[in-house]
Amino acid sequence: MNKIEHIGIAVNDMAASVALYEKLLNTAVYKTETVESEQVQTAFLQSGPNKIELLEALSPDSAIAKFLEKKGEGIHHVAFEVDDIIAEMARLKSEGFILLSDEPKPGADNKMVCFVHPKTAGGVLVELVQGRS
Ligand SMILES: CC[C@H](C(=O)O)C(=O)SCCNC(=O)CCNC(=O)[C@H](O)C(C)(C)COP(=O)(O)OP(=O)(O)OC[C@H]1O[C@@H](n2cnc3c(N)ncnc32)[C@H](O)[C@@H]1OP(=O)(O)O
Ligand SMILES: [Co+2]
Repeated sequence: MNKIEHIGIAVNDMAASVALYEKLLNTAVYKTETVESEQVQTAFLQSGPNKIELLEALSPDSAIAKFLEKKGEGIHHVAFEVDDIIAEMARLKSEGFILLSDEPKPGADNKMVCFVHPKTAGGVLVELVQGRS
């Protein structure tokens, strides 16, 4: 794990949250992207070397919709940059962590991603992120 690649934040209303975080971080959203496979709309803000990913649900079956229903708005996941997501997935599996997919899947911002079940990661939803070549 090289560094925190982004912090994912679940929001109810993307427009309102974009306005809030642009004011809070004193910077503008630099990219928005729909990730159909996750049924989410994302918006990215850069804060120094760190990335914030705002996530709005596009359907009730989206993981974000379920999270919002249960916990409301707030920090949803922590994403870590890895050099070799396949090797990292194998390492985590061998260490007893539960991965939420057998293969990496396309994520936002041109990355390949995989999630670790929060129940095996101390209550934190962890995302592995590898830049897609
Ligand atoms: C990929 C695009 C983009 C990117 O960066 O590129 C994204 O980041 S997309 C982000 C949205 N997609 C995902 O989160 C996919 C992975 N998530 C899942 O598969 C589910 O959300 C899962 C399995 C973590 C939870 O599923 P579900 O909500 O259906 O199950 P439960 O509500 O029963 O939850 C089980 C258990 O986990 C706790 N939980 C759920 N979500 C979180 C969370 N974000 N952080 C911490 N804990 C979480 C939940 O409270 C339950 O615990 P319990 O003690 O039983 O209440
Ligand atoms: Co993410």
